[in-house]
Order: sequence, then C-alpha cells, then structure tokens
Amino acid sequence: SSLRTRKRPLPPGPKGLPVLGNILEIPSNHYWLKFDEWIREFGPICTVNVLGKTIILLGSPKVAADLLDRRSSIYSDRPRWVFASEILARDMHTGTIGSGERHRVFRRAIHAGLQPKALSSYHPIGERESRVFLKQIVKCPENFKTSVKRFTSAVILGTMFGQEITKFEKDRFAKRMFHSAARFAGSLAPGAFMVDIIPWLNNIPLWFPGMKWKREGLKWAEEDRVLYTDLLEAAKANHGIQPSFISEGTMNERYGVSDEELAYIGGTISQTPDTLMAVSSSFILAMTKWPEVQRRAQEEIDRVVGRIRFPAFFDREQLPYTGALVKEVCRWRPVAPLSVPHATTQEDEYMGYRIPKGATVISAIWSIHHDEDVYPEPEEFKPERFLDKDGVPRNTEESRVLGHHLYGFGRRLCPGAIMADHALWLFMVHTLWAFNIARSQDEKGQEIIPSVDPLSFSSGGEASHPLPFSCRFLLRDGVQELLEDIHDPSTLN
Ligand code: HEM
Repeated sequence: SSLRTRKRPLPPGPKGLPVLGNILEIPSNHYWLKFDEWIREFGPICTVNVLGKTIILLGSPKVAADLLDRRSSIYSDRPRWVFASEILARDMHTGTIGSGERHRVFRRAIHAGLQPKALSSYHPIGERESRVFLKQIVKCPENFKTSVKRFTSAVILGTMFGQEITKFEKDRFAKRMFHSAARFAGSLAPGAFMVDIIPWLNNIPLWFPGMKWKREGLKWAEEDRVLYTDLLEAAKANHGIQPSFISEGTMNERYGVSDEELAYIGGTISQTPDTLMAVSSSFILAMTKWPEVQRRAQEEIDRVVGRIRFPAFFDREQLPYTGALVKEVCRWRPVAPLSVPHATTQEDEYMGYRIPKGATVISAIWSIHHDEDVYPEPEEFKPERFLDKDGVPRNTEESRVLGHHLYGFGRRLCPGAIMADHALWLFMVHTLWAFNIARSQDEKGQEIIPSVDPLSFSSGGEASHPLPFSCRFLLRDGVQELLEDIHDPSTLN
C-alpha cells in the first residue's frame, strides 16, 4: 500500500467544510459546551478543524494525563500568539512563550520563589487579608465584588512584591494590574488581532497605513513594562517590612534571571487575581444554591475553630469536609473551562491515531471535570466525592494532589496552583466561619434560588465567573467582636 494509506488517521471529529473546517459550528460564547457535545459524540480524543488548523480536544482525565503529563516532552509547547505574547509581553510571559530554554528557566525561577517553605512564610498575608475582607463585607456587603478584588490582589501583590493594597480604586498598583490583565486576556482571544492569523503582518514597517494596531500594541507593552519595573522597585523597597517572591530574588540572585526578566515573571504572574475572583464568586453561588452543604462545612469549622478566634492556616488538616468543598467548587464550574492550549513539537501516535506536529492541543477541563466515570453525577455539587467512607481525603487516579484539573497538566501545570489553592481555602473558610450566606427574597417574600445553569456563567476572554446574582451575608456569632481590632488599610485614604 502507498505511504498515504498507511498513514494513521487523525482522531475522529465533526466533518466540517472545505477550507473553513468547523469554524461555523463553533459558537462565539460558551464554546466549551459545544466541545463537550463533540467529545460525547466522538470520544475523549477528537479533532476539530479551524481554517485548516488541526485542534485536538482531550476530554477525559486519563487521556489528558496520558498525553500532557506522561508525554510532556512532546506536548508542552504553546500555539503562537504574536500580539499578546511577542509584542505585548515581549516574549517574557511564562504562560504564553514556547517550550524552549527560557520557559524552563522562568519556571525554575517561579518554583524557587514559591517553594513550600517560602509559601508558608506568606500565609500571614492571606490570613490578614481574609480578615480585612470580612471587615469590609460587614461594613458594606454591596461592595462584595470590589472587596473580593481587593482580597485577591492583596494576596498576590503581597506575596509577589510585598506590596500592601490600600483602597482598591486608589491603589498605586492594583487597578493598573487589572487593566493590564484584561487587555492581555482580550488580546489572546481567537481572532482578536489579524496578526495572529497572518503573522507576517508583524514585519510591515510601523509607519505603514493599517499598522495602528502595532503602534497601539507597543504603547501598551511600554505601559506594562513600566508597571512591572515599578513593582520590582517597590518589592526592593518593601523587603525590610515584607519580604516577597521578587525581593528574595533580587537580594539573593538565586533564581538565575536578570532583573528585567524577574520583573516580567512577577508582573505577568500578578495578572492572575481574576481567576481567584472567579472561583470565589462560584463558591458564593454554590453556597447560596446548596445551603445544606454550607451548614455541614460550618458545623465542621465551628467544631474545630470555635467562635472565639479566626480560622487560620494550621486548621486545614482538621477540616477535611471544608477542604473537599474547596475542591468541588474548582471541579464543578472550572473557571478556565478550556485551560490554556498546548501545542505539539513533534508528531505522535495515540490509540491508533496520529497527532500531527504543531497541532493545538486543548485540555477540555469542562469535559474532564464532567467525566462520569471519575466524577459520578457531575452536575451535582458533592464535596463528599473527595472523601472516603471514613471522611478521609481521597483524590482521583490522575490528580493525586488536588483531585481535579483546574490548574492544567504537565510541564505547563500552573506553578501558582498551591498558592492559589491556599488563598481560596483561606477565603472560603473565613467566609463560612463569619457568615451565613442566605438567599435573597423577592417582593412576595419568596426565596430567590439563583441559577447555576452553565449559561449563567460569563464567557469572555477572562476567567468564567457567575453572572450577577443576589444573596445575603448574615453575620454569625462572635464575629463582630473579633473584627473590632482588625485594621482595614483601605480606610486610610
Ligand atoms: C484559581 C486560580 C488559578 C487558576 C484556576 C489557574 C489556572 C491555570 C491554568 C489552567 C494554567 C494553564 C495550564 C496548562 O497549560 O496546562 C495556568 C498557567 C499558569 N499559571 Fe495559573 N491559575 C491560577 C492562579 C495562578 C496564580 C496565583 C499564579 C501565580 C503565582 C499563577 C501562575 C501561572 C503561570 C505562571 C502559568 C503559566 C505556566 C506555563 O505555561 O508554564 N496562576 N494557570
């Protein structure tokens, strides 16, 4: 037989049109739900074609781990983002650069800065900020969103740069960081910039007509560079009061990167408060929807922590149900439903199929988290799926540390996963300890049960979060007294 017929087939997938492929079948919103339909129809590995580009979807924990974890030397590249990664982030964004030497060096630096001992020295930041959050909610529950924003920014900027956040709107850094993050996320969106479809546009001289996009991009890039450099300087100045990831790096030169690279590593990492915010809102939504889960976690917290002190990080081991609840929030509504795409650096073969070199490989986290063999009744919110019959934590075959895959896979696995998980744990435990999250009532006094439909979540460039819903925060015993001594830095200016 000829070479052609011996060539293995691509994984199955929807048929599509010549040239266009499946692009017309992919909705512009919530496209992970369409991908999920295809994965159910064609199996946990399937092919989608977009304008001639091969996209491989991975839709079960087993398949994703087999390829992205176990064959990470092939599956750890990224697709090329000319605008976001090359122009805006000047090839120094850890999450979007290709899988070469720089990626390895940057990740090594991040691991050095966030190793367990360092992370535990930052717990006081998370504990302090959780209390400030409670104080703000008691005072002004309708500012919930800004208070969560402030909390997530404060934990990240505190850990990365030793920088304390004052009032969110007036803070020197927090707002600029959100702005920069939104701009970056927006420019990653498929089709946002023509140069990502036709890369040679990047070679046209700047003064040429039609090159405004690039002049704009370079202006934004400069703003980001200034922001990251300012933060690096702030970190150095803060070192004596609050050592941080960055200040430790500049003091000891132990991460093996230049100051400029360090500023970019820290700056681009600090664009992540949005993901933490999205998980926090999903948590509030789930607690409003499932009061019995909330009660059960509160019973555990009251038994272990009591009512006369704040929860703290050292309580964690003794709160297995609450720990399982944190995992279930991450599983149930993954805020990054399609993670960040990977790409292959060479051709591969799996289950009799051919995975081409240069293919985009998407871990369909939504589908992975709805795999019924691993997570039975996936639409039910059941923390106990992460506990054995004696209530001891139990994770899954393919995710032995966290039990879920919200933080991705392989050499691209989120290096902030443990830090993020700690911040989320602190946030959820403090909130449950301090408040009963209750349903709002309509004019007739009927409880409003918020929708948890997948379509009731946002679907833009940013992390997928619940669309606005209403609930009430009812203060629990003993909280008011303890909050009196808590200083809220946002009341300073
Ligand atoms: C709830 C919060 C967070 C979620 C859900 C999240 C999720 C993710 C996901 C899905 C990826 C891509 C994984 C893959 O390609 O397989 C990723 C990458 C990354 N995350 Fe996170 N993340 C969060 C918070 C953080 C935090 C707090 C940091 C910083 C300390 C961070 C730093 C990074 C970096 C640097 C990458 C790029 C890794 C690479 O491409 O090598 N993330 N994250």
